[in-house]
Amino acid sequence: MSLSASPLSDGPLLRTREVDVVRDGRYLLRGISLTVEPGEHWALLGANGAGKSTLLALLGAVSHPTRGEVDVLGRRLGRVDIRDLRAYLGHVNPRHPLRSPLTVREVVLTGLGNSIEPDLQKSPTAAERARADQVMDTLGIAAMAEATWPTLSQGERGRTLIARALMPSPRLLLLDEPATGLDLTAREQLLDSLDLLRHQHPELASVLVTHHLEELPESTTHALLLRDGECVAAGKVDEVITTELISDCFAHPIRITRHEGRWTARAAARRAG
Ligand SMILES: Nc1ncnc2c1ncn2[C@@H]1O[C@H](COP(=O)(O)OP(=O)(O)OP(=O)(O)O)[C@@H](O)[C@H]1O
Repeated sequence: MSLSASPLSDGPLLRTREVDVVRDGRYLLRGISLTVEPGEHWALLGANGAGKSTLLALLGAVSHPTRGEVDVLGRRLGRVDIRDLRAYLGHVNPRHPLRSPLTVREVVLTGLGNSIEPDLQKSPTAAERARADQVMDTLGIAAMAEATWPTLSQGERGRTLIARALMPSPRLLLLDEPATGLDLTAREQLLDSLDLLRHQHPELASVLVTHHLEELPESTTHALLLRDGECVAAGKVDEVITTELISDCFAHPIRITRHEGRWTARAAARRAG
């Protein structure tokens, strides 16, 4: 299943207009408008509880807004069967509920049917196996294709899940804190893999949620900053990831630097001199 063969539109991959999410009388998101075009790689940044996962759930057609419009791959949420839509999205859930000891290759192949366990009625075709080899290679996990899930490190699991999400050739990849809990090497391998993936697939778009600027791949093109469910700023990455706007977003004085494409954030000195 490839989106290029699907009837879905050629317009923006994601568009939200004035979206509110209200739960128990409380605004989790308020007035969020966002458009994601092919080839754009968005970072969704904000402090704990800012609403990042709530927004990602809308973008991944997992939940509906209370007010406003959400178009995913050109289809309006509320007017389509969201299960159909989800089949075309690569949504990487770090809490993947796998219980059986599948190999990396088997986990990657479950991405074809977007299932957790393999479809025992149907063995993968040679083309599907070749596709699995290709995505494992991109994610740098080809050498561990026969390793079983319980033996994998958190970083290896993360890259396996991204490879799995890529099996149906999605046009949009949604990543919820993919570098959380990774050691330095594993994080750098993951970010390298994402940069390579974006380079190999220039039409792919992605939205990556994080609290940490150090976890942003160099290939990030845009950012949206959330604070208490509201958008502080959204747009091109160098206009949005600035000392002023990040300090506003995290409600704390933070100094941002960008070196060789990557970002670092430090609390700004409170004392002068
Ligand atoms: N179903 C719900 N009902 C009520 N409140 C909710 C619900 N889901 C999330 N919240 C609240 O909404 C706020 C935003 O949550 P969300 O998980 O989107 O934040 P986040 O930016 O992803 O946070 P974190 O960085 O801690 O993961 C939080 O205060 C959370 O407790």
